[in-house]
Amino acid sequence: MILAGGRGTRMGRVDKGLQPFRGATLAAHVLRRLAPQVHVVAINANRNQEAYAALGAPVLPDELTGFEGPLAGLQTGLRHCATDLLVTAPCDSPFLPPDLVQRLRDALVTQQADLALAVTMETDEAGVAHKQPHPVFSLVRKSALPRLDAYLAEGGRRMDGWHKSIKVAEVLFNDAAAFRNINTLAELQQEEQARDAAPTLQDVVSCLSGYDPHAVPVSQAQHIIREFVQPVRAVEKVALRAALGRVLAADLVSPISVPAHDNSAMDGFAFAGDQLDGEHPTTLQVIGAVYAGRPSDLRPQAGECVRIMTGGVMPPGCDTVLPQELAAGITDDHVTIAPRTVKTGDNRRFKGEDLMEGSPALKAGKIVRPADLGLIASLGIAEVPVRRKLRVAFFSTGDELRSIGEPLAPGCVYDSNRYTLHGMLTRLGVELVDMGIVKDDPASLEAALRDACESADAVITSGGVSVGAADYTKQIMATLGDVTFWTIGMRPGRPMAFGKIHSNGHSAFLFGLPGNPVAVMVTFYFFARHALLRMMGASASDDLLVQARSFGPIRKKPGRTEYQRGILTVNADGAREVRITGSQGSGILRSMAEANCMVVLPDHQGNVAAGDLVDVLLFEGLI
Ligand SMILES: Nc1nc2c(c(=O)[nH]1)N[C@H]1C(S)=C(S)[C@@H](COP(=O)(O)OP(=O)(O)OC[C@H]3O[C@@H](n4cnc5c(N)ncnc54)[C@H](O)[C@@H]3O)O[C@H]1N2
Ligand code: MOO
Ligand SMILES: [Mg+2]
Repeated sequence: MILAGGRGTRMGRVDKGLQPFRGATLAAHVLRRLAPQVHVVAINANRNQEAYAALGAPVLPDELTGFEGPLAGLQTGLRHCATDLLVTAPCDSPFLPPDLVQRLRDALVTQQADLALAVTMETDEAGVAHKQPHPVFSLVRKSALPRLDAYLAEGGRRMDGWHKSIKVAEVLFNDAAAFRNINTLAELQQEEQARDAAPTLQDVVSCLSGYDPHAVPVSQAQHIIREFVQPVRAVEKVALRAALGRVLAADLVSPISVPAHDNSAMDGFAFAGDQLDGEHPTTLQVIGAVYAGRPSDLRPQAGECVRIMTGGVMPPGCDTVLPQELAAGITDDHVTIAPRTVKTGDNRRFKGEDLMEGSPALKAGKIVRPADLGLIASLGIAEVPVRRKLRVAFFSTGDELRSIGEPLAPGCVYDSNRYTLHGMLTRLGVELVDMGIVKDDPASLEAALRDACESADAVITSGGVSVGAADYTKQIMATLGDVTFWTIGMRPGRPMAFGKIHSNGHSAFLFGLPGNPVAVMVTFYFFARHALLRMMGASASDDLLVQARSFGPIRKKPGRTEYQRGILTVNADGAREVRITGSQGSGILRSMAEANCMVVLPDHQGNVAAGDLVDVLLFEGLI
């Protein structure tokens, strides 16, 4: 049941659910997200009931009159509910999770609870994380109705008050943004404008001279994709360790200097360097010892020094450290330094030499790597703002495809593309929506594309983008949005669809990759990967090509980019050498599995002779 019975106080008393949003109303968006998850949807509304009924769902007004709040709506819902379980969602939450009901139900059943509700982790302004319950997103057993009736009869109106009288299971959802509700008209406008600001494909290609979709150079296709896709905006705070692989959503400014004081880089003796003599030994009196992490008030004067440990704070006046093994002589209370053993300033680490207070330690857009975790920890920061995870839906198309476990009928092949895509997407760190195999039939393709579009930020398909008689994918894609079909000047991976599709007020970027298994991987690595990284909010980075000598000759036609699968080794002389892995057919996945790199032969390049230098992109590090 969609809860639309409120007064809409924060929206100026308008009927929230009926506010226009992305080509429909807010309630219509909620309905579209909820309907596939349940048997039947009803709407709880106390005004404008006809307008709600037009959405095609029964409308139930509160039993209690006088806008008594969400519990009154729940009571009505449970009274009319023909199933054992009732789920509720508010009418102003158009982004609710597509697996809301499934996950609530799993928890309700396993914990034998009366009610399961969604919670997310959120961070307050002071940076402290807390659990945020979303009680209006809950799944309740019909059997809890008598207890709700009793609570309301006693005058109770609060969700949390009622929850005390029943068994509640909490379900943690990672995507806090999915529970976002639109409270004010200004927020509503913002959401709409953000969408309107996006360029069309026509906008992007009109800036290019000589653009021809039937002959697109690789660099041009990469450019168009980069200009067209947009990063997700939602941000969430995660605990430091959980930030690994995520994209920083804001610059991290160092709240402290690291190190916080000048300190010693060596175990030895600290003193003022101006006492050193280039000709004669210097003997200093040792007035005490300084240990790392233990403050001292020692202040050596002329002729004095302190024994100091690595990391120990340099006492005032000291700027030089003699490592103890370099001392010319050490007695109980004196150290002698031979001429020219150390210079002034040696072995001193400066305050802030790693990071200075107030300076950005890490930039927004950085993908957090192990060193960054350590760096952030060194600043004492426990939580990190990151972009929300990108959701990517993917499926394979083709009547000839069979899934593992099915018998292989004559003329059929097992679907391998979904597995390579699963691997690449998992390593990229996105949320996956694996939609299986879809037949080459227009109705199934349309349903799958719409479903994918409604549940993800990006959709990746494989197959059906060439010119075959059963390649309906293209026709359907074209009807669902702003999609272009390219013949790219490359091998493998010539045909590819790219654009943005829309369905029921949702939109998603679309990558229609060619069906051949090697072409899928190559187009993913050289087009989809960059685009998805940009959508994740990551700063652009170039592919790091290295040069290697080609072991043998390679045949290559100028005028297109060729990606040959190679094995890069270091030969006996220590030089990098690359060999091509046998047949380079774009259906031969073995050539990818054997390879550890791709030899990238650019457009202008002709045949390669044995011993020529070629560019190589290593798979390791690519994802
Ligand atoms: N007349 C022309 N024919 C073809 C052209 C062309 O320019 N003119 N381009 C060729 C190139 S290059 C490619 S790549 C393919 C692309 O074809 P589609 O994207 O339409 O893909 P399909 O026809 O559906 O499949 C191609 C091939 O790959 C196998 N396949 C597909 N999906 C999977 C999967 N998930 N797992 C394993 N194997 C898969 C499929 O069985 C076909 O053998 O078009 C050329 N033809
Ligand atoms: O994309 Mo195709 O051969 O170039 O596989
Ligand atoms: Mg085809």
